[in-house]
Amino acid sequence: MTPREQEIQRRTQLSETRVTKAVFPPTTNHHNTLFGGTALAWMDEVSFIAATRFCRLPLVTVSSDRIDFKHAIPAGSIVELIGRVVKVGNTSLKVEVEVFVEGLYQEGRERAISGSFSFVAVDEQQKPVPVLPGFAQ
Ligand SMILES: CC(=O)SCCNC(=O)CCNC(=O)[C@H](O)C(C)(C)COP(=O)(O)OP(=O)(O)OC[C@H]1O[C@@H](n2cnc3c(N)ncnc32)[C@H](O)[C@@H]1OP(=O)(O)O
Repeated sequence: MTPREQEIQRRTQLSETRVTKAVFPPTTNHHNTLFGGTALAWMDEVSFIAATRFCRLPLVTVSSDRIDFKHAIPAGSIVELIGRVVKVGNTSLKVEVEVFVEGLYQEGRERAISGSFSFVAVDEQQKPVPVLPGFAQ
């Protein structure tokens, strides 16, 4: 494993980001389930935190990949969002986010939503800069 690969492995572990939330009425829709736009905003935030923890540089969102809403998330659930860096380019990072749902009064959980978000590290002029300076590709 090269020094860059070792550093990517180390930072990937350190930057994993988990956020747990209760799904209460302000975040639900007319189906009494979590509003998709709210889920997307939460996923975007978790992915941004994971990417920032990875490189500790100013980042902008460049794209979001396919988002799959596999199961509805009922009001009164607990959700956990997990963001992990899954790809490291020269100036970009890709973060996968999984959203798990669990009942308040039952054991077990299932994956309800997944998707990914890409970020680019930028300087003061908003020009792309390497996410791992000092670890050449
Ligand atoms: C956190 C926030 O809320 S930010 C707000 C929302 N985001 C923004 O406003 C960003 C607006 N976009 C921009 O400023 C520009 O497009 C930038 C800075 C992101 C990229 O500038 P570009 O001149 O296109 O950069 P360039 O073509 O050199 O690509 C830079 C990197 O982005 C990657 N990239 C570019 N477009 C995409 C895309 N659509 N999807 C995934 N990666 C992309 C490139 O592959 C490259 O990655 P690499 O260096 O790891 O190989």
